[in-house]
Amino acid sequence: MSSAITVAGVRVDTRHWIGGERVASAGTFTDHSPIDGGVLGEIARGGPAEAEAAVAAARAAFPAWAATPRAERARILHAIADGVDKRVEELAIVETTDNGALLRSHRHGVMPRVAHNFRFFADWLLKLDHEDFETRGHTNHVTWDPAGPCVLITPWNAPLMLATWKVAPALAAGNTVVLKPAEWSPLTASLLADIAAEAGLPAGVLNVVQGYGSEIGDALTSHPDVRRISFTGSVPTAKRIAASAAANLTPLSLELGGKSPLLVFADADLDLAVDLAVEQFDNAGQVCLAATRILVEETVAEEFTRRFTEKAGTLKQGDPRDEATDIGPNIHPRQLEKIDGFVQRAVAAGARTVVGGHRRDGQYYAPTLLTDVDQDAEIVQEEVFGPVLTLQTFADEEEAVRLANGTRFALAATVATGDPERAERVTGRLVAGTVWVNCFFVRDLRAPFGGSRLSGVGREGGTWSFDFYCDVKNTVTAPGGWRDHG
Ligand SMILES: NC(=O)C1=CN([C@@H]2O[C@H](COP(=O)(O)OP(=O)(O)OC[C@H]3O[C@@H](n4cnc5c(N)ncnc54)[C@H](O)[C@@H]3O)[C@@H](O)[C@H]2O)C=CC1
Ligand SMILES: O=C(O)/C=C/C=C(\O)C(=O)O
Repeated sequence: MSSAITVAGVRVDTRHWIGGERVASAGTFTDHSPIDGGVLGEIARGGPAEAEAAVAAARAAFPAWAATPRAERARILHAIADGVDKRVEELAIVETTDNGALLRSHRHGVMPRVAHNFRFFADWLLKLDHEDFETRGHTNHVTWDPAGPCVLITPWNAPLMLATWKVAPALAAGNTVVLKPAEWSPLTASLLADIAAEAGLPAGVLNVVQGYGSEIGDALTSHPDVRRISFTGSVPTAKRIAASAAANLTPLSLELGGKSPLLVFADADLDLAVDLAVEQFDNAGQVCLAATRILVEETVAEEFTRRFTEKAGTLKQGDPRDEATDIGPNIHPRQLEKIDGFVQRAVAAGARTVVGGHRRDGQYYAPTLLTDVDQDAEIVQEEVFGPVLTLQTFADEEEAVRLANGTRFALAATVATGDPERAERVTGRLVAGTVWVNCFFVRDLRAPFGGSRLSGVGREGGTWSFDFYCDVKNTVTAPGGWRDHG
């Protein structure tokens, strides 16, 4: 196996990064570009031995990193952010080539956010309260102590963005990390290892292992030296990871799927509501937050559908490197099969196709809107993770809330209404980790991010991330201080 490939002019090491060294595996797997299905290269295919080596490296590096003063940890995280900023163009083109998401959004939105993730958690660390308070003259001193080696398992839909949501707070907290990126988009994690090393992150503090989840995953998640596991991905994989982590009761953070609603009331600005609905095709529908169930008050449903169809018809689908493209390919032929399977089964069950409903050449799926679907239909209940929306109508607020809350997921919800009192009533009744009113995807790292029900366990962002990645400790000292008590 060669140790590196060149992707759009950028050299990417295809080996693991363990203990500050590049490490090969006997086997490899092939990485393809969703843009044209072309082979990008052979990537190291890790298994239990590589998992063991990476956890051992993380364990060995932990005491020194945990003891590194916060200000110094923060300084190194800022240096990583500087490295990301310097390489935005390279990271953007490699990510787009590897996972098919739009180059313009990687350039202008995602990669700057990656840098921000490091800066934000570095700064937040320095602001974390170390509370002192008294109990009958005794002093309580609360500290946020590093927990130990963390295993971070991340998906392909926003690879570096979602990985650094976990890597940055875990490192800031004083933990060491084993990152396992998704096998469908392994490349930017390798570039991150280079950037972190250049920024002065000590060897073994960040380790990156490559491979199929089914081959390397269990050895990572059942390892007794691992103190935290954070996962973003599908519900079936989350259940498997939770079962594996149960052996050591390793604390878990799970950010899983969604089937979020967009509620459009008759009093809404209909053009805004249509814009919000069409926005759900972003990243070819491969966004956990996507409001894939459009719920429209029946008095405006016809007009909404007409305007939606018109607007969806203007979307340009094609090569994600082209600045004019709105929708790129889906990640993998298997994902495309899965998407089309959902659509064809829905149509066979009686759904009507308003827009799209079919594949295009290559790995592209036409943006699709299906209507005449029942609440208990598979297409309404299950996450498709492709550019497929459903439209249902409701008669009144009561029915809107019932439909909105009527799936096993509860990640996000969006409400379009012109009535502030209605907004307050409805948002109060929605079950979701994030609710937007007359807007979508307004994100802030200070806010909690995560879902309820099958959408996940725990929250990421701000202090919530440190709650997870730290062993929070309360030290109670007797009156007069510890010196007086031997
Ligand atoms: N919530 C989200 O952001 C995401 C949701 N999904 C959902 O998942 C569906 C399937 O996509 P997949 O790529 O198959 O997701 P997945 O959940 O299998 O993959 C996510 C990550 O988990 C790893 N993994 C797989 N099996 C593992 C195991 N036994 N132990 C440890 N790690 C393991 C994978 O290697 C990858 O890094 C999508 O159609 C979508 O519905 C997928 C990606 C992201
Ligand atoms: O970009 C964000 O703020 C959140 C993105 C989350 C996903 O796309 C996901 O987990 O699928």
